[in-house]
Amino acid sequence: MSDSSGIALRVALPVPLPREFDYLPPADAGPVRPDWVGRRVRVPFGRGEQIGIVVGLGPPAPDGPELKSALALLDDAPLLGEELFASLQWLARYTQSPLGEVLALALPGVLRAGQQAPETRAYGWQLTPAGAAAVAGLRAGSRPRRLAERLLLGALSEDTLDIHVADWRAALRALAKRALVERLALPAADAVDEDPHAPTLNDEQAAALATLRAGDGFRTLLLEGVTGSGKTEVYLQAIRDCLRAGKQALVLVPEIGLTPQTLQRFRARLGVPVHAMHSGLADGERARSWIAMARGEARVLVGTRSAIFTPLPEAGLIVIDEEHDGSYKQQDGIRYHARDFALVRARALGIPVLLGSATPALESLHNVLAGRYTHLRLGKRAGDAKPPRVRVLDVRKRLLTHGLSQDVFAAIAACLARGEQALVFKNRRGYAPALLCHDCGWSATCKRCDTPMTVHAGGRTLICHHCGARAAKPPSCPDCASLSLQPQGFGTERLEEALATRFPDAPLIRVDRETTRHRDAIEKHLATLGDRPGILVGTQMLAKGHDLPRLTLVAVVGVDEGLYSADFRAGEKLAQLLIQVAGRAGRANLPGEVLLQTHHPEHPLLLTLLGGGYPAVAALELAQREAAGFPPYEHLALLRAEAPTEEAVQTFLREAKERARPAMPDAIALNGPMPAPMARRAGRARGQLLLACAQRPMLQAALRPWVAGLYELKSARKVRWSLDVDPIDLY
Ligand SMILES: Nc1ncnc2c1ncn2[C@@H]1O[C@H](COP(=O)(O)OP(=O)(O)OP(=O)(O)O)[C@@H](O)[C@H]1O
Ligand SMILES: [Zn+2]
Repeated sequence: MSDSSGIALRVALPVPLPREFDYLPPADAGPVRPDWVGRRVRVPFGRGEQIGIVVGLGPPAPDGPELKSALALLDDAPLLGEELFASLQWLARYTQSPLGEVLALALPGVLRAGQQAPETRAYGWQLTPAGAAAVAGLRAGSRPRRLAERLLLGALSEDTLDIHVADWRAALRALAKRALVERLALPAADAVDEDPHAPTLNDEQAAALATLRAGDGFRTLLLEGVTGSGKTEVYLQAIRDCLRAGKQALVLVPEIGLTPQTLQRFRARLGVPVHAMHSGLADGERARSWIAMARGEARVLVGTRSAIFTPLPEAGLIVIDEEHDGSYKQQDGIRYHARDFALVRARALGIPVLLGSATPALESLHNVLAGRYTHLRLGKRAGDAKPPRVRVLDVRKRLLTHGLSQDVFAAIAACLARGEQALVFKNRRGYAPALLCHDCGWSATCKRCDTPMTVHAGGRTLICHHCGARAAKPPSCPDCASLSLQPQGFGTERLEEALATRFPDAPLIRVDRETTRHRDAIEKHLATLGDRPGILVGTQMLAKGHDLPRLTLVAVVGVDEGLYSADFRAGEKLAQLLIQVAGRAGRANLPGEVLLQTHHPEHPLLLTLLGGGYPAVAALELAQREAAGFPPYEHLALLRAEAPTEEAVQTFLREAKERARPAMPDAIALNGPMPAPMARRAGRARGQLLLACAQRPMLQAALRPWVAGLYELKSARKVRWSLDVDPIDLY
């Protein structure tokens, strides 16, 4: 054997087994050193190979099986810093997940696949001597000429070119072909210039910033600011502080919030390169941002959920915008919550976390009440904008045309006549949510999901929104052969049709997953409207982020569906969505109006929202959660299982429950096994077992041995199962 020291490498592999694996060191890697921990190794596993991370060193188990040798050590330094490594170990324990899978989750794809860390230096362009001499000879007014003239003043980074020179790459290629320009590696940017565009902060913003500045070390601040109140300005100043102190800042934004517009704003205002991390980037780009942060070359990273796994060796601040947003929770695989994990990391790093929202999560407000978070408030809109006026339209017994009341049509007509823009909001894409036979009551359901199929394409196609199954609309009712098949209810597609009929001359833009598959497309789509008077129809894709100065009317037409949902978070989510959508109206100098069309004007949630705004809804909902034993008062863990047959699901969940008793204390309630709210999906039966406990540590302690035992159940092999600690919904 090649290694005489008798030390084995304990390796975490991305396999769904709750343990690590021992290997002998690779033959040619030299003597084992303590700082091998945190480096990647390639190892034989089963009939293939795996990339894993060394998580420990130690003597091999005395009477264990003979160990295989690792094939190669892939890094010459630990890839994960001490803090990130420790935080990820915490995450694996907390989510009851195999460490190897959690570590793999934290690594960008190319590193997970065993490739070398990519080049991360920032590049810029400058004129060659020949180029400087040739500028005057380039065709006047051409793009290459204009670019060359800018470069005459000095080299420009690619980031700066991105911001200031449209389509610079084509012009640059023209110059490069003639060897008039050359690329150069730039030193890491750290100088922070003054920000000429910074507005003078108003009193509330200044007070919020002062509170942040007054503190030291780990702390959590909840910045609750109404829409348009200038939260982002506070982030920008706080990040500048952080940069001036020579520290790195991480900014998390929701999945649909990371638009080119957002990045542009950060880039333009911070004066240093701003790195991005989101699912739309190529693997190599993500790895570059990750490594650049790990090396301290990058100072600011703006990213979605998974950006929370970025190394922060010189951490100064973590900002989480729209902290209540559901996209911060991963809903499959390792079910982590990026906001909660951010707090764990910030504590370990000794830095502040700034959570921002117009509609904070009830958990966060509860933490404020418990004295764990500092509460900062921005109560009014920044600049000259006024809050929109909200009007409830009681449509009981009123004439609805294609689901829209006459008052809504009238308000849109008036808005267009003023030369302004209107938004009709309905959180349901497609033409209609169901297809019904008017003669016998048959309705089109997905055979694999037992749920109604959504009507699309003007009524020609049926699509299941749960499994994606498609079918043509049957020519007649399959049960009674009647020809009276009718779409029931309204989706954005049908509303678009209705509005086009009523307002044939107004430009009309629909924004939902069908019209706008890619996040960048929203803005291109919106740009076609420009400043003209017109109408937008859309789902929640339109609820956030977009600043539309001419938008003065928002009509919400799908309120009722949210009012009677069984989900314990439905009230919170509906209030958040209504406030976000309403926040789109009247953001500039024009006054805005919001219409809520409903059959339930007396519903307590609507009355509370109108009377006292989001804080009143939050108080109401918190009281209900406490009474009903839901988070944040009780802590939950949800065991989900699915399989081709219901019997397999039930057997597994029953055995899982039997293992829980009597091992777990009585203070942990076990509910189930029960069918999932969607009992079948894509042809598979689904069930669940819900654990609830008022004390988080008690629940955590009980979960660990229990989950380890679940892996050993024979019935576990017949199902796909997962545990969701702190589920955000019970589906
Ligand atoms: N102190 C200020 N003086 C003048 N204008 C300001 C000030 N602060 C912010 N603004 C402007 O007000 C608008 C809203 O600000 P900002 O985008 O920061 O608000 P926000 O609370 O982050 O918005 P959202 O509701 O989208 O989360 C922006 O156009 C911004 O430039
Ligand atoms: Zn289906």
